[in-house]
Amino acid sequence: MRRGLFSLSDLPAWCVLNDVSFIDVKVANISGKGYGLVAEKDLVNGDDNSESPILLTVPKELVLCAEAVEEYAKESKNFRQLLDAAGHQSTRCDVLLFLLVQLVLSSPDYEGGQGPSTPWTQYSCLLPEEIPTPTMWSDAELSLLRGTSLEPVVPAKLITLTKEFDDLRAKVTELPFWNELLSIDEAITVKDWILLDALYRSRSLGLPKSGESMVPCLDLVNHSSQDTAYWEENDKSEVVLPLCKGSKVIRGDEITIDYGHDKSPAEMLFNYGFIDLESNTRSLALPLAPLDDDPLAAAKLHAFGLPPRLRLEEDESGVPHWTAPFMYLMCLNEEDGLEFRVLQETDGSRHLTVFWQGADITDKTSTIKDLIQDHELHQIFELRVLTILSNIVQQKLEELADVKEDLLGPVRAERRQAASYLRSLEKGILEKSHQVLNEQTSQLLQDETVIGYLQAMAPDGNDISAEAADDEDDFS
Ligand SMILES: C[S@@+](CC[C@H](N)C(=O)[O-])C[C@H]1O[C@@H](n2cnc3c(N)ncnc32)[C@H](O)[C@@H]1O
Repeated sequence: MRRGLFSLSDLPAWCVLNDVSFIDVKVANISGKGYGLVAEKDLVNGDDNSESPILLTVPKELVLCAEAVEEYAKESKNFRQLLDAAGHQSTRCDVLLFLLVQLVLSSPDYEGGQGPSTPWTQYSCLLPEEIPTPTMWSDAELSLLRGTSLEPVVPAKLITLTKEFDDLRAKVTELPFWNELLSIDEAITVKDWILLDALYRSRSLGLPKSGESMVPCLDLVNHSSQDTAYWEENDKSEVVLPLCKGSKVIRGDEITIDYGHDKSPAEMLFNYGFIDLESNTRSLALPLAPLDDDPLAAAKLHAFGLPPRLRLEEDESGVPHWTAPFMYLMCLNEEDGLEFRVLQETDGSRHLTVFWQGADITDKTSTIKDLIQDHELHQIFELRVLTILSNIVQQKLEELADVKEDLLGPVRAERRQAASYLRSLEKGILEKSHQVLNEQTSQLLQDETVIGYLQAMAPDGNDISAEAADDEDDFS
């Protein structure tokens, strides 16, 4: 379906009609970033926040959040039917359905009769058609991510998006207008759904009062870790953009906000389609899976509840630290004192419960590291964790080293640059982490409790500490 037209020159009139105020700033094209906000005069805020000029005000009625979607469903029968058939799963999904309707209502191919338009009908046409998030990369561009932490993430996301779109098509077969668009004419395809998802991911934010939301015009502000402005909801629930404390902006300079200083480079690339080269955040996350031969694998995953991950992060001095709460669950077994029991309630429902040394820790599985600290063998548990972690990191480094550049087609220069930056940054973090993990393992192997335990476990007469240092896998 063709997109409607709404250009930057139409924005001032739209703002007047919808009570949006840009104050001493304007929207302009910013090289390499799409649209952005630029100061129309020199702007200053003191270190004591004395001036605190507001650069943008967006009324509450324009904020696209769960409540706004519900309000629109009251006004539009067509949208109500779509929402009831395919929505009510998450705010994200409902907002995507709302945006889908706006794309239809604003299209020159739309013949009318499907409910009222909204300020978002026009505004949605200003949003980019091409977003640099990897879910919109070509196959050749995706091959650039081989070996990085995003390699498995992007195909998994694309599978989820395709499934969501197939489900949507299946759920609207009874709604003739939508069935025709999605299944008979195929005027809307999975590509549109992928675009809507990318728009939502790169432009939504969590407002304290309205929750997960998209805010028109605020979503035209680009990111910088040297941000000069920030957003907030004021007491009238308007969304405003004040200048940061102590900020000075010269006329013509871009106004920026911080999209999240603790987001890893991979998260930035995945959510927004670029990596901030000036950011100091050096971290990466890898998925974890239980050990292949673990009979408790399924129970452990169920009890943990979240997708297990290993997070590696360098601190300000460049020293890597790791967090992987699932690793402790992964490395403990029944003989250590870990137990799973199925509890039957009086109403017949059944729950999986987890016990450590006889105590119920069902709600504390993510803090099991702390719970095992007092155990006489906690250094042995720690050694198992370090050994497995070290293997995971080493395997990831080998995968990175094995990557060969056999490009399947043309790639855009900025995407190649972003992927190559991600790869070298993640390689650096993995190498440093591997070294630190090995040092921590060596230290543990010199611990008296560990040596005593290993000797007790060893076949008669073997020098177990030397063997242990040679063959760390034995402890896992
Ligand atoms: C919330 S929108 C900002 C407005 C956007 N530039 C536009 O044209 O509509 C976020 C998107 O802007 C771009 N962007 C924001 N900050 C950027 C930066 N520092 N470098 C490169 N692109 C940036 C990315 O494409 C990102 O997905």
